[in-house]
Amino acid sequence: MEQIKIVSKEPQPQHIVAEVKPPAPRLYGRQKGRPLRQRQQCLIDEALPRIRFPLRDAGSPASAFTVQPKQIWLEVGFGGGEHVVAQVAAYPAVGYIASEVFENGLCSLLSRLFPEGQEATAPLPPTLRVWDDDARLLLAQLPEASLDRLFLMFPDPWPKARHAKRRFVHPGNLSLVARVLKPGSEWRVASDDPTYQAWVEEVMENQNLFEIAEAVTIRPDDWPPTRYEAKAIKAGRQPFYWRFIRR
Ligand SMILES: C[S@@+](CC[C@H](N)C(=O)[O-])C[C@H]1O[C@@H](n2cnc3c(N)ncnc32)[C@H](O)[C@@H]1O
Repeated sequence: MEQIKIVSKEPQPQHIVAEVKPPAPRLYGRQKGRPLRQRQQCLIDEALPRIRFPLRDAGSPASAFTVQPKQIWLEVGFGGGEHVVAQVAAYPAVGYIASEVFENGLCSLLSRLFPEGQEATAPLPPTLRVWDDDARLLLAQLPEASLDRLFLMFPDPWPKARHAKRRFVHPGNLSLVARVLKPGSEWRVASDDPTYQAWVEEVMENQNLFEIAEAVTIRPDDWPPTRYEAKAIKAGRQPFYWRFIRR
């Protein structure tokens, strides 16, 4: 198996081990938005460290959960967290790793998990852990064939051609994703951006790690809605939904 080497000069978040370096280029935009309110800051300071997926468990991801999961799923860029919360509620036997780099997105998910009036020290959901960093750093650390499903819901489209290398669905990222997915497992991708849609089609038609199992314009019933999807539909854009199966 080819070794994945990710190197950049960016400073290291403290919970990343020294030999894991953030990849270049960055796939994401801003990490911080409007200043946090007191409650949000409390969630970041007190709840996030408790629910954070510990990098020490990357080699054996099932150990990160308080119950032994039957499967492990990972979501890249959960935004407001509505898809995470719906999936975790619907599939209690699945260990779910939810990743997001944007602080306001993290706060949004944490606020759903620890609503106002509930202490940030309240018991954790046993099957949910949060990776608050670039999902690719974790993907590079997980064992081969350790995930049963991956979600990429409405990724940042980076529509300008000169930014194409920042798109998550990219020939350069496919082996990173394929390595951690079990044969026969599913990678779900949704996008409302016409440039990204055409790009996904092109990238996925020109690879042999995944089979294109489904490409539809009506969201399948077991795909919970997301905030970006709602915005896209309201703005008159037509989302596409793909299921790719790891060969
Ligand atoms: C357009 S938003 C979509 C959010 C959500 N999935 C939805 O459908 O509402 C894309 C999100 O992906 C996050 N993101 C982008 N690259 C990422 C990465 N490499 N690792 C983790 N999160 C990432 C961004 O911060 C952003 O919140």
